[in-house]
Amino acid sequence: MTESPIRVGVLGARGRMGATVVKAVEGAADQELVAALDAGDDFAPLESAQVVVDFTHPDAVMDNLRWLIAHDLHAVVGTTGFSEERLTELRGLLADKPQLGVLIAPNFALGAVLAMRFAAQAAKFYASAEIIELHHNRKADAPSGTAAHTARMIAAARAEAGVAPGPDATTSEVDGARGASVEDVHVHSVRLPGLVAHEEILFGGEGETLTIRHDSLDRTSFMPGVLLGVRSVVSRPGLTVGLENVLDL
Ligand SMILES: NC(=O)C1=CN([C@@H]2O[C@H](COP(=O)(O)OP(=O)(O)OC[C@H]3O[C@@H](n4cnc5c(N)ncnc54)[C@H](OP(=O)(O)O)[C@@H]3O)[C@@H](O)[C@H]2O)C=CC1
Ligand SMILES: O=C(O)C1=N[C@H](C(=O)O)C[C@H](O)C1
Repeated sequence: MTESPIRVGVLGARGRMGATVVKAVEGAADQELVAALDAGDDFAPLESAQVVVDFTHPDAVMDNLRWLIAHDLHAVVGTTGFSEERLTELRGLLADKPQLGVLIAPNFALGAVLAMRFAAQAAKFYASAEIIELHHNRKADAPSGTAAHTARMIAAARAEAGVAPGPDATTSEVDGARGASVEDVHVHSVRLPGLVAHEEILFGGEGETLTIRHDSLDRTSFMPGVLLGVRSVVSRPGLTVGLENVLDL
């Protein structure tokens, strides 16, 4: 017996990512696009969906998720801006809806997920690590969600291995010259037209460096991960953060 396609709604459908997701869902045999909405639209058409994909704005995503959870809709979220406080609120909302799943992925590109995993593996061998993330100049947030997530993974790996951040002799600096500090990992953000989404994770040790680099050259790079997220979230109750959990890395 053939299964019915998963009914999908898209929020942020007129944006760079949302428009690409609309095309990807339309091209997926196991999914059916039932709503493609953007800022200012009435959310009522989303009620016929099973899963809603959100690529909107860090300032909008929490209100969207509150609405989706209240209406018993699974969510796949690419929008950035998730603090620990936001995640705690979502866990609380989901506790009352034990059948519902929310998947938040700072990056849906396979190579970016692998790069983060490789960085976490390397972290215990190199006390010194810095991240450079490079994006198009229409991006609202800095540092990128991916860079923040990578920094947190490095910090967690360091803590687990009992490795302290490496020495840094900087005592005098122009504001921002050493980047932002995310859990003791320096993160440098570059914004230029022409770029899409790129990340370098640099490690330094005695007489050597290790650089892990990922480049998204086109937004189609995120689509296999988004479609996989839609397929998996319906049978993954609770909050999942990071596509690595779905890929079972
Ligand atoms: N996880 C991942 O793999 C990826 C994540 N991202 C993230 O996705 C987000 C969107 O990126 P991008 O597509 O480039 O941004 P865009 O600005 O191109 O698109 C966002 C769209 O969402 C709309 N929007 C804003 N608020 C709402 C709302 N409340 N409800 C519905 N739609 C709304 C915007 O409308 P308007 O312009 O009128 O405000 C806009 O059309 C960012 O946080 C980005 O970092 C991006 C790429 C990959
Ligand atoms: O805004 C973007 O473009 C991207 N945002 C995400 C992030 O902040 O990490 C994912 C990817 O880097 C593209």
